[in-house]
Amino acid sequence: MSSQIYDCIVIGAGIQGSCTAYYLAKNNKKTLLLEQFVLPHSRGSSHGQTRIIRKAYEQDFYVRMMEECYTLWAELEREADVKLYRRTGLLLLGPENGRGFPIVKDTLQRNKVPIVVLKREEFSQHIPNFNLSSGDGALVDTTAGVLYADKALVAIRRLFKSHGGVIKDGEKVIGITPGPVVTVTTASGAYQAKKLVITAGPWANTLLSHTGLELPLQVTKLNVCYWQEKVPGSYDIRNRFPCFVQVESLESEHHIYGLPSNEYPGLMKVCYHIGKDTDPDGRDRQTNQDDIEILKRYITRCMPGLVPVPAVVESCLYTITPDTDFVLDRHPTYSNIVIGAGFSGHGFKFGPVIGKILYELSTEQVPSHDLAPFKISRFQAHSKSAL
Ligand SMILES: Cc1cc2nc3c(=O)[nH]c(=O)nc-3n(C[C@H](O)[C@H](O)[C@H](O)COP(=O)(O)OP(=O)(O)OC[C@H]3O[C@@H](n4cnc5c(N)ncnc54)[C@H](O)[C@@H]3O)c2cc1C
Ligand SMILES: O=C(O)[C@@H]1CCCC=N1
Repeated sequence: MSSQIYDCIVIGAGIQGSCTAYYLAKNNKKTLLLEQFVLPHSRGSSHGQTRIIRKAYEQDFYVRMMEECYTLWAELEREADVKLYRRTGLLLLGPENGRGFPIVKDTLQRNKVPIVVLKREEFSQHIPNFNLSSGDGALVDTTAGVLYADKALVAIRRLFKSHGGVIKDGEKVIGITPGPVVTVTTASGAYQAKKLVITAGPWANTLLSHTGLELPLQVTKLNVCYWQEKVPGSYDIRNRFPCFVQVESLESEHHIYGLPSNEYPGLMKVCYHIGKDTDPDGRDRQTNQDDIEILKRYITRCMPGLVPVPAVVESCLYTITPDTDFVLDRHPTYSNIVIGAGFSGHGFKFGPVIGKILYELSTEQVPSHDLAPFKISRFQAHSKSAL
């Protein structure tokens, strides 16, 4: 056992753990970040080159968190001297009389987020190569854009180390012994800290089982699909093609979303928000492609400038709560253990604000946002405590 007692150990170096560790170290806390895989890796939820950043949400609390988060991303860009965000706007599409589109529109307007509402007759002039479905409304959240995810992870971990933080990768945590000083065991050793933050993504419940807690989390595998432009440049970021989210469609009641051609030349990323249940360690055995069939039909109908067969298919994991809101809370039994989990396929953009909140929780400060929507107690009927 190492004789050093850290102020805090963070388990999991995805976007949430890396951001939490960064804010701890920046605020002079002796911090150890443990990661089971050798970094960088592509086995969790944070890998890949791009993610959407947007304020377009149904709930005011997410809009308020994003207001601060844009500032935090800009501070990170400055400190790391790396460009992590590119503004593209986000095209939001959905039935005018549906469940999702009017709510997001109202929320954006109520929160005075700058948007442009596109009339049907002017739609194709602004958004070429896209068919607006009959009955659908369209608006652009002009604050939205693309985050360079892999670059962000590298930059944040580098900043963490520059503030004195220690990363040990390739060290899987196999035991947690709670107490006023928590002991965390890996195959290579044991470490102690006054505080522990668990940000283990799809493995959250495996880690929490060492503390007698189980959260209602569902892990799913998503096919990340890239589609070839028929005419090069038609959906290109350099030609100002936006990100998009289709909230309901003829093909599905669930989101279909896309990012302009950028990371792979001539390929636009278009994905379906619903995957199939998986075991995070057995994901390669889960080969369901129902999502790809839905995407093929949508692309044929709405994006005729793309070849409706995916040119590249990668994979990624979601960890979903029953209400798709995050878990940001202290452990119900051990108040020096803080949990960030269940980011439900939309957590990357919030990385810096979540890192700041988990840092605040683990240093007993008043959190800078209302955490009522993220409390473990909301799952009372679901979560199992063996204690
Ligand atoms: C296809 C796809 C598209 C997405 N698109 C968007 C988007 O456009 N915008 C957006 O905001 N969000 C998006 N998301 C969601 C976002 O990427 C996730 O919410 C976010 O990455 C979750 O981060 P995390 O740190 O919680 O999990 P992870 O990145 O999985 O990190 C958890 C880490 O913990 C480590 N770990 C687990 N167990 C142990 C252990 N025992 N010991 C040590 N380490 C351990 C894991 O190896 C992993 O590195 C998308 C997700 C996917 C999959
Ligand atoms: O979080 C995001 O912006 C993306 C797009 C919508 C569905 C989930 N992830």
